[in-house]
Parts: sequence; C-alpha cells; structure tokens
Amino acid sequence: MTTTARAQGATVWLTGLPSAGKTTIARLLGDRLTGEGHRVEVLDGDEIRRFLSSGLGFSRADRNTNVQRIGLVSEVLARNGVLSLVPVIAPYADSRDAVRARHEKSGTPYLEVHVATPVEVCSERDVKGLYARQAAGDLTGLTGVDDPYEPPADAALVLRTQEQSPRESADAVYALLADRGLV
Ligand SMILES: Nc1ncnc2c1ncn2[C@@H]1O[C@H](COP(=O)(O)OS(=O)(=O)O)[C@@H](OP(=O)(O)O)[C@H]1O
Ligand SMILES: Nc1ncnc2c1ncn2[C@@H]1O[C@H](COP(=O)(O)OP(=O)(O)O)[C@@H](O)[C@H]1O
Repeated sequence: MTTTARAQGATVWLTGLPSAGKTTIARLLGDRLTGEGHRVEVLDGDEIRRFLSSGLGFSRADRNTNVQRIGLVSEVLARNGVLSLVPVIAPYADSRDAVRARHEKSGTPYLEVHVATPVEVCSERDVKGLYARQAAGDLTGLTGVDDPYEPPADAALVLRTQEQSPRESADAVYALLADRGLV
C-alpha cells in the first residue's frame, strides 16, 4: 500500500457533449483509483440534478448555476484530499473558468479533461436517446446540436474517444494524474 497516505486531492472535470463518454470514463477511473486505496468521489451530473440542482433547467443561467454548485462541492472535496471526478457537460468557458479560479484561490489542483467526441459520434451512441428526441422535435436546446458548447482552449488533456476503448481513455486520465504527481 503506497498511495493511501497521500492527502493531495484534485478535481478532474470531464467536459464534453452528451454521450461523449464522460460518465463511463469517470466510473472506470474511479474504480481503478478506489482499488488503489485513494479517496474518490464521482459527482455525477444526473444525480446532482435530481438533488442539489433539482429544479434547474438547461438555460445558460441554470447551467451556470449547476456548474458553480458542483464546482463548490468538488473544490471542498478536493481541498480535503479527495480525488473528485466530475463528468458534467459544463458547456460555457466562463463557467468553467470560475470553477478553475475557485480552485486556484485555495491552491487546489483542478484538471480539465476535454472528452472531445465529435457530435456525429455522440449522436450515433445516443445513450439516453436525447439526439433522437431532438431530431424528432421533442427536445430543444440540446448541447452541441441546437445549444452552444464552447470547447476548452486550455484543457490538460483532450480525449478522442472515437479512436479509443473506454479503458484506454480512463488510463490516459490516470496517466495525467500520475504526471502531475496526484497518484
Ligand atoms: N438540453 C439538454 N442539453 C444537454 N444535456 C441534457 C439536456 N436535457 C437533458 N440532458 C441530460 O442532462 C444531463 C446532465 O447535464 P449536466 O448537468 O452535465 O449539464 S450542464 O453542465 O448543466 O450543462 C446530461 O447528461 P450526459 O448525457 O451524461 O452529458 C444529459 O443527458
Ligand atoms: N473511449 C471511450 N470512452 C468512453 N466511452 C466510450 C468510449 N468508446 C465508446 N464509448 C461508449 O460511449 C458511451 C458514452 O456514454 P456516457 O459515458 O454515458 O456519456 P456521457 O456521460 O458523456 O453522456 C458509452 O456507451 C461507452 O461505452
């Protein structure tokens, strides 16, 4: 057991379109880190929206509120030694920048990972049927289709998941954490 004594936490924010692979990668990575003895939390977007952000929709203002709430929780966890994995779309650069600034203020590591799966691939995967609903006219404001997604200009890592297995993507994030001395 060489890693359990480490108290250094971090936020790893996985940003990308619906069905890009954010949740899959966070869960695989979380399992690996937990198995190695790290303290890990996955702040799942859907779950947060059922509780902490219940009542919020998908307007720009509501998405920003959602992201700031999650950013606050994640920073508190990370500051206290947890590796906090955040698979949340966070489509707006200014929202993500505010989360980054919150972490910088407390000297807490914040790593942005762009799960950069092209929209054509995401809409093929369509894990939750959202792309089909948008195409059928049953849903509007879908990120990457008829709502904005501002790709990060300064991501610590960009994942092209259409060319990788989920395990390879999760391992690439693990390698980033290792490179930063966080695992
Ligand atoms: N209009 C629209 N646009 C985007 N996403 C939508 C929408 N309606 C519902 N959903 C589903 O909501 C899931 C959680 O979204 P997030 O909290 O990550 O979004 S945000 O950061 O607040 O923009 C998000 O989860 P993921 O598919 O895991 O990304 C979507 O499945
Ligand atoms: N390299 C990869 N990384 C992550 N997911 C992948 C990858 N290749 C294929 N997939 C598949 O893409 C889908 C992504 O779904 P999910 O993780 O729920 O996306 P998101 O959380 O971004 O909405 C899953 O069915 C997953 O198996």
